Amino acid sequence: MGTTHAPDFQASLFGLDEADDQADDRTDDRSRLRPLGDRVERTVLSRGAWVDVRRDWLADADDVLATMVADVPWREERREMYDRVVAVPRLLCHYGEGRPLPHPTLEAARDALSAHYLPELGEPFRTAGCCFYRDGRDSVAWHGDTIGRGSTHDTVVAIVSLGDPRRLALRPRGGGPSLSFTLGHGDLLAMGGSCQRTWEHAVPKVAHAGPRLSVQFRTRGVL
Ligand SMILES: O=C(O)CCC(=O)C(=O)O
Ligand SMILES: [Fe+2]
Repeated sequence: MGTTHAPDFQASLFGLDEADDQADDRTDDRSRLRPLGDRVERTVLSRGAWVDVRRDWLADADDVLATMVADVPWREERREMYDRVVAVPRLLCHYGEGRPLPHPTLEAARDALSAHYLPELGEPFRTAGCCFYRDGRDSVAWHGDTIGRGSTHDTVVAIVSLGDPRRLALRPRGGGPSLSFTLGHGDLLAMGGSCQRTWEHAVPKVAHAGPRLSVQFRTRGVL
């Protein structure tokens, strides 16, 4: 009886049928990411804000960095952003909803982040902002990601860092002690809860730094 199903079972077990080839591709993408789970360390801030850090999340960070440097259509931009005019000495490229990301690991990262934060966030990550800090003079000034829903609603902004280590600093809006995390090649940092509206963050200039890229995953309507 059961023997009639045995060949199909075996084919899928050894990845010999079409559907399973696709499953293999997905597994391959995921294997470029190390597990999140209890490797994520949370720092609880004041006023309902928190920061999660998962060091060394991307297993193929070198490949993602090289591909992004070569393939992303980087643009120089100086503009009004967030709730004040900030200097934007860095290169940018925004991947809106539905636009394919420049590396399969980034697609896998977005999906893994959506799964990990779904219980808290209740919605998936949909967009990816990319930044290229060419050297220590490139930076982003103090701001919250408060264009759109980030100004009124809790959200999560999850950042993957690639290349030279840079400091991401945080301070409470209206004053108070700041803290910072030095983000290295392949690290993940997520700002959550009320962080975008009750705290500000910045990537300060430094005397010496090589190139660093960041990818910020956000939910719909948060910029
Ligand atoms: O590059 C980073 O790590 C932070 C970038 C950022 O805060 C932003 O683009 O809103
Ligand atoms: Fe930001």
